Amino acid sequence: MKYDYDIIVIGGGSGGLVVASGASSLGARVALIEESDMGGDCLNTGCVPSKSFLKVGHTCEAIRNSEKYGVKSEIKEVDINKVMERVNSVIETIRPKDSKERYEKMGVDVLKGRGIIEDSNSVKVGDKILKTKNIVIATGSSPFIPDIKGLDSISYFTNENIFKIDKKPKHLIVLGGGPIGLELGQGFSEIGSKVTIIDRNKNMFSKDEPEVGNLMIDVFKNMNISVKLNSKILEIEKDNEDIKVFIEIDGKKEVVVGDSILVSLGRNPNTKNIGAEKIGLKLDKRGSIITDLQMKTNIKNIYACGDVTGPYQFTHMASYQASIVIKNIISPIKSKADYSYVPWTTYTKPEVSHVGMMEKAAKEKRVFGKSITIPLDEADKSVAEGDINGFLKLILGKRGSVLGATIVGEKAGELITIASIAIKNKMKVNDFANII
Ligand SMILES: Cc1cc2nc3c(=O)[nH]c(=O)nc-3n(C[C@H](O)[C@H](O)[C@H](O)COP(=O)(O)OP(=O)(O)OC[C@H]3O[C@@H](n4cnc5c(N)ncnc54)[C@H](O)[C@@H]3O)c2cc1C
Ligand SMILES: NC(=O)c1ccc[n+]([C@@H]2O[C@H](COP(=O)([O-])OP(=O)(O)OC[C@H]3O[C@@H](n4cnc5c(N)ncnc54)[C@H](O)[C@@H]3O)[C@@H](O)[C@H]2O)c1
Repeated sequence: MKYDYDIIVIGGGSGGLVVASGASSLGARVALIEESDMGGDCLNTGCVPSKSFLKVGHTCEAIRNSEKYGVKSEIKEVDINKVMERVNSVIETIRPKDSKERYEKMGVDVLKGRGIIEDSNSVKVGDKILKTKNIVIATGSSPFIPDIKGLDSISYFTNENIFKIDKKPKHLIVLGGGPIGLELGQGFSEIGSKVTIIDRNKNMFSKDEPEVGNLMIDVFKNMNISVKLNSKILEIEKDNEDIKVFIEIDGKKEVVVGDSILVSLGRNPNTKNIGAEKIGLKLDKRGSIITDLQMKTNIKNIYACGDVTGPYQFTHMASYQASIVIKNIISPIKSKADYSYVPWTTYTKPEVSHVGMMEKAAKEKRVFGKSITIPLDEADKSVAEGDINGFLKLILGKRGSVLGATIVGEKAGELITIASIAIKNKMKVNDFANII
């Protein structure tokens, strides 16, 4: 068969862009199909706007706390329009890096439209059908909107429209205390909104070590953020300007009244209307594409990477998986993804970062030696800077090798890299003692 392309990539977000640029630089003929803005969630509605927004919130908090350093200061006003203007100007500053023009200069054919797989060697875009040796699905994920009574009759925010907000919420009710809800909930509180976060889990930061949630409950409480854990969301009702969220905690009913709602209850993989059923693509029960460690689907020349594949929905994971896809399509030597040291950071203040095994998992796998916890108030530099809310927890194997690490504190997201390197290289904790 004569093919138009070696690879057609569907989706121009963090995963798809890496596949397209990497494969094209290695000489493959690549087409990239994107139906919306190039850059996907990370650039347009995810990491970039959320981190730009958090910078504002954390700055406000620093000003509010400045008196403890002997500096009297006052926030006169937070102009939400100016805040979002800056957030959006950051997106525009970065946009050229992910642009159609840049990718075309790299030799990638960038096609605007929805990519629909017709069969394992054909993708339809608009009225064209393109023939290809390989297909890479990198269609990402979208906010999961559950069937909560009354939710569909109110207007609410998700990550897709919150960065266009033109009025500071008086009381923002955040449904879901995962990374999106916690980061944005704290950010809005820092800029002066009252915030209530509602989650069904018993602890905050449920994917991290339990000590993290215990500490962060106090951090959020001290910021006057109301966190309602163990909560079942029953119903939502609009009453003039008020939005009422009826919840149940430990069998008791409560109502939270606010003026705005942010829905951050998880993500749906974008696998609807891409031709998955037609070609018999295997999906799990949440609709994520099932791949093996080579990022291959059940159809031998169709690969997938990024949020659409499920559990680790991070930009760095999308690009890591994309690099595995490129190697497996282009090189005769096959490469497998290794999920034993996936780092993640939630950019609250303090930041919460983790890599590798948790204590519970290490014990279950019978590889646990011991754990070491160092509170930040024992670190002189943290004391000097007044950032003592946090700790370092290391999980060590029976012979002292580093299996996992959790850091809560300033720049935890940067510091965790050291632990990632230690785990990847099977370093022992004593190896650190020998480094100047
Ligand atoms: C608010 C928020 C904050 C976040 N913060 C962080 C963070 O700090 N750090 C971090 O690592 N991760 C963060 N993430 C997660 C990160 O954004 C995602 O993991 C990452 O964007 C996934 O990349 P992807 O390529 O899989 O999907 P996406 O970036 O979603 O890209 C998929 C692309 O495919 C396109 N598409 C879908 N279907 C089709 C089709 N049929 N045809 C053509 N195009 C199609 C979409 O339009 C989209 O552009 C955040 C996410 C959110 C929502
Ligand atoms: N800093 C980062 O790296 C970062 C930041 C934001 C988002 N992300 C990525 O985006 C993904 C999605 O984030 P998210 O926060 O929307 O999803 P999530 O799945 O991580 O968290 C959703 C939260 O909502 C709660 N929940 C779900 N249904 C509920 C219900 N019916 N009632 C009460 N609570 C309910 C869950 O218990 C959970 O705590 C994250 O998992 C992460 O991979 C990463």
